[in-house]
Amino acid sequence: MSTSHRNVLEIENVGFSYHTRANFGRQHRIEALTDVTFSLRHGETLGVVGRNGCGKSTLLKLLSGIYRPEKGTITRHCKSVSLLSLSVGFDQLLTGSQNLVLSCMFLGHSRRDALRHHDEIVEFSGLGKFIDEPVKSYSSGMKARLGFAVGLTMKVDVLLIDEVLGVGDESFKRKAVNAMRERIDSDQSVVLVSHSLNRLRTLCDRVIWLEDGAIKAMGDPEDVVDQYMEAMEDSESVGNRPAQAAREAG
Ligand SMILES: Nc1ncnc2c1ncn2[C@@H]1O[C@H](COP(=O)(O)OP(=O)(O)OP(=O)(O)O)[C@@H](O)[C@H]1O
Repeated sequence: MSTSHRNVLEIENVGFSYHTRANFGRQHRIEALTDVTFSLRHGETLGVVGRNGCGKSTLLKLLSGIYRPEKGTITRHCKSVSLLSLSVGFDQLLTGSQNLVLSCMFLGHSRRDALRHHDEIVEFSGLGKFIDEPVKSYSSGMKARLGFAVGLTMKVDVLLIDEVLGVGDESFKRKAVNAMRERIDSDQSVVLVSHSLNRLRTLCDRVIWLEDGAIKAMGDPEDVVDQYMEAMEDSESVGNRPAQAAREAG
């Protein structure tokens, strides 16, 4: 974990809402993030914790560029940001192999470079002959394996990981955790969303606790995880969220 003082991502006063159509076509606005400010340093592993629906996945989608902030700014001082998540965006009609190449190119690598790493990625994914089948025939676990293999084999400046360690069977999980640890021990910059408090404590340099779309605490992993655990013990359940109800108004 060799953290430097150079920022690779700067997030300033970022806000984001979802707009959905409720009954009779009325617009329903869900404020997923409000006034979020932090930065990711080069080489740092930054954990994100928070209860279901607090905005963790939305934050990663904003950091990866899939969504644009509604308010505030995200500045990237880097070339490639890769989001490893359970719902990776593959072209359903193309084969795993074709998607592999496209994903590498999407991360800024040349086609030649993608082809050079092709077999290594297939080996990591453990997909075997399924790599030549269309992705529409894949289970969600198989898609996640492919996305994870691309993201961990190809070099990227920032790796965003969304609960992906929970995916697959035990042997793939072990392989994935080991590959991730290797990355973390190198100078890879990582944002890790996890419900595993132990992983956040042991793998991260800093942790952010998100509550109702805002940063409740940020800093030393032990301190932040302890505060979060105390709050979880005090509250009853996911349903006990008056602030969320207020944010969903009109
Ligand atoms: N596509 C969407 N359309 C409408 N609302 C959404 C959408 N995705 C997320 N939300 C809402 O935005 C808020 C934040 O959701 P998000 O998925 O970012 O939370 P999360 O912390 O990642 O949750 P979890 O831990 O369950 O994965 C929630 O209130 C959720 O219901």
